[in-house]
Amino acid sequence: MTLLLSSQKSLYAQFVALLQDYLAISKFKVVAMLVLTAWVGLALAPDVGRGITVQLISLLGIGLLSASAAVVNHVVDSEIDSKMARTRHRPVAKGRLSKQHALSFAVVIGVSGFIMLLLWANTLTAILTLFALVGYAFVYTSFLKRATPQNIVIGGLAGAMPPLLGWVSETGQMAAAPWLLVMIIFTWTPPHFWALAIARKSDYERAKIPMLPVTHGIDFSKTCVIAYSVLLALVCVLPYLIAMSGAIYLLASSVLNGIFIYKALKLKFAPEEDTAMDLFRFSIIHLMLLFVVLFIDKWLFI
Ligand code: HEM
Ligand SMILES: CC(C)=CCC/C(C)=C/CC/C(C)=C/COP(=O)(O)OP(=O)(O)O
Repeated sequence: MTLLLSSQKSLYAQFVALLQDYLAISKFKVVAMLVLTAWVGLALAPDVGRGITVQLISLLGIGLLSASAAVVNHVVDSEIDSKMARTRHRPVAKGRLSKQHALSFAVVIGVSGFIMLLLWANTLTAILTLFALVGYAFVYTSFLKRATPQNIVIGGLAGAMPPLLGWVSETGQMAAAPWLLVMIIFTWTPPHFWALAIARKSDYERAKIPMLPVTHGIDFSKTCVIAYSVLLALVCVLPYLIAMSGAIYLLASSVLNGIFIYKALKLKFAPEEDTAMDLFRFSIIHLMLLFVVLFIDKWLFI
């Protein structure tokens, strides 16, 4: 009896460990944030009377294609990942999951997501989301990441697409307004990533990846972080200027961007041991709150 219970327990533990590995290769937390930004894009689009179920399936489709791209990233980057302290315990890099298993998983969730978008959103959303997948999984991961320190500036467009994808899933058409939300994430990505790359420079050096702090030094990278933080603050005013968002959004985004710029300045002029990682962590809270406020401003205060 004890033997049966303990073997059931170990089976359960194995199942949980496997689930954790599949969630890890899907970059679950990043995908959750991407889906949040897609949801806000969807919520800010003109109301065309689609039901909540169809909207949720559209978001699920975007999430599944994003996760599929993340899995391909884990497969393509497994050799690089195994050289970096931050990533060497990842399931594919460590060999706990084979590349074949991971790729089959990517194909299953990718095809499912694409079909969901075709059937419950529209062809334009399905195609644009596929472009974003190719942009991240192949253009950024297989090529740009190893080729140029501007890798994440150009590659960042793929991760910035979800608000547009959410909007188009509602309307079936492109519009100028969601591009402003894309621009916000596009401008946010470099300081988000370079803060981490500054803290993890030796990792990227060891893996021979030409991230900005490796090729141009930490001091220049910190200047770029400040420049993009200021640009981000300016871009964040645009939704207010075109009356897409109101005063609540303007106030909250100004506070968030003020803190962002303060932390970027601190990183350059008065750094402490944890300042770069502190900015990286804050960038995630910043983007999450910014998009939550975009939603609140639209639905509670207009
Ligand atoms: C090319 C663009 C981007 C690059 C290079 C990048 C890079 C990174 C890296 C290296 C990490 C650390 C992952 C780890 O701890 O193992 C990270 C974490 C994170 N990123 Fe980004 N990122 C990008 C775009 C985005 C976008 C567009 C979003 C969401 C809209 C996002 C949201 C997050 C979140 C939520 C985390 C924390 C994940 C966790 O705690 O597990 N990132 N990013
Ligand atoms: C369909 C769609 C919207 C696709 C976008 C998918 C996606 C997961 C974008 C996030 C970008 C990201 C986490 C980049 C880090 O990659 P990295 O290889 O530089 O970081 P790592 O070293 O942590 O793997």
